[in-house]
Amino acid sequence: MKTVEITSGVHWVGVKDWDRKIFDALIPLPHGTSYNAYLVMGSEKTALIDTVNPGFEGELEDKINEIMDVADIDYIVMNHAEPDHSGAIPYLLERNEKAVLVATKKGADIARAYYDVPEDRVMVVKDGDEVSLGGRTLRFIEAPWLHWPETMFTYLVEDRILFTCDFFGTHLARGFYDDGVPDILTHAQRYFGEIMMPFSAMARKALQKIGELEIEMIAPSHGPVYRNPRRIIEAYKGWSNGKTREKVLIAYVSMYGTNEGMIKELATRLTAEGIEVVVYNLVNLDIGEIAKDLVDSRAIVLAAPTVLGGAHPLAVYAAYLVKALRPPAEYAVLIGSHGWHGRSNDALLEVLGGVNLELLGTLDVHARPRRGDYNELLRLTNLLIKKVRGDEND
Ligand SMILES: Cc1cc2nc3c(=O)[nH]c(=O)nc-3n(C[C@H](O)[C@H](O)[C@H](O)COP(=O)(O)O)c2cc1C
Repeated sequence: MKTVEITSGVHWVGVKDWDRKIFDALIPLPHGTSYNAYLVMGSEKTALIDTVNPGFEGELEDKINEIMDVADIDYIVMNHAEPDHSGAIPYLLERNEKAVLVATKKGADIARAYYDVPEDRVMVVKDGDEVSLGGRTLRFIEAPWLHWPETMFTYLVEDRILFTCDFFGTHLARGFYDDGVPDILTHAQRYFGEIMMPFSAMARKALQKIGELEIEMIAPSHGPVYRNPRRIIEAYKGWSNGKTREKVLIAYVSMYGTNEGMIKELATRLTAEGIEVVVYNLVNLDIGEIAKDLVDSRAIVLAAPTVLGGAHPLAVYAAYLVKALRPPAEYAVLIGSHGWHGRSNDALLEVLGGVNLELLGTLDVHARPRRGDYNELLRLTNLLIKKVRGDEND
């Protein structure tokens, strides 16, 4: 893909990484991703906003050189220091002897630590600082902890374009503008769950800050550019406020079908009652999908057998994810099983210690479910339905 001029004098010079399968050695990328970098041309100066993942430096350079000599860039703005956006900085600073790196104070510290950027090539900016490019102004907006401590946004004042790096991002190689990707909000929700959900309070602060701006376009550094910024801003407001739905996320693992039988029963009953249910077998785990559904689920059910005196390791992992991602769910149910000594629920509760979830109950099946287990499951299911619907007084 060549460069794209998103508005006169503002060029996308990023990279589409169609082939990438995994992010942060953790999150599957079923649709690849992109590393968006933008060249902003003023009448006197030029700025590059964000760069690309290591390994794509040459492609970035070629794209910049289609428009101008890379050696003539004046500012390299680093909205975020994570290597997928800043990995090309050392390469660019070698190719260009005059450009300075623009970053927050924390960003500058991180750039020095990761990339040995010399002191005299860093320009530290703080909230509200502006840099004139000639007829165009870059304004820097500190937006820390989205999702590292140093993050900021850059606002192109005259064109009303907000460059937000990871915030509002999607892991999509396909599509260039949001209006060309009908299911963009699903991908954005997945990305929010994976990356931003643990920092929802900081996301709310950032949204409040940018609420004062006129925004015509949002240009994140992963995925499509938003020409309709309202829709994604409203979606982010809901997600970061922890707005949940009448929805239950069920994650289970089952070696010989005991837990599977229980959660099938549970899921069928919930569905028949009109409650939205998503069921994940942890054996085929795509944690991005779970993260997406954790964003708006009101309750979580984990089901797992006892293995080697604890819970099945995949369920331990799922419980750890719930703890780490800090979803807004209010209720939990744990289902377990054992052959001779039940331990799985206790082991999961240990992992979930400190998580703000009301435990509606646990069920522990010995070997295979019997009438008493099904009765208890029904009782728990009915309680879950009431809680998820908010029928507290029934
Ligand atoms: C590899 C393996 C390890 C197990 N370890 C334990 C254990 O430590 N304690 C126990 O009570 N049962 C243990 N079990 C028995 C299972 O917990 C029991 O069969 C359970 O009902 C399986 O539920 P599932 O079919 O949903 O996986 C083990 C089973 C297997 C296959």
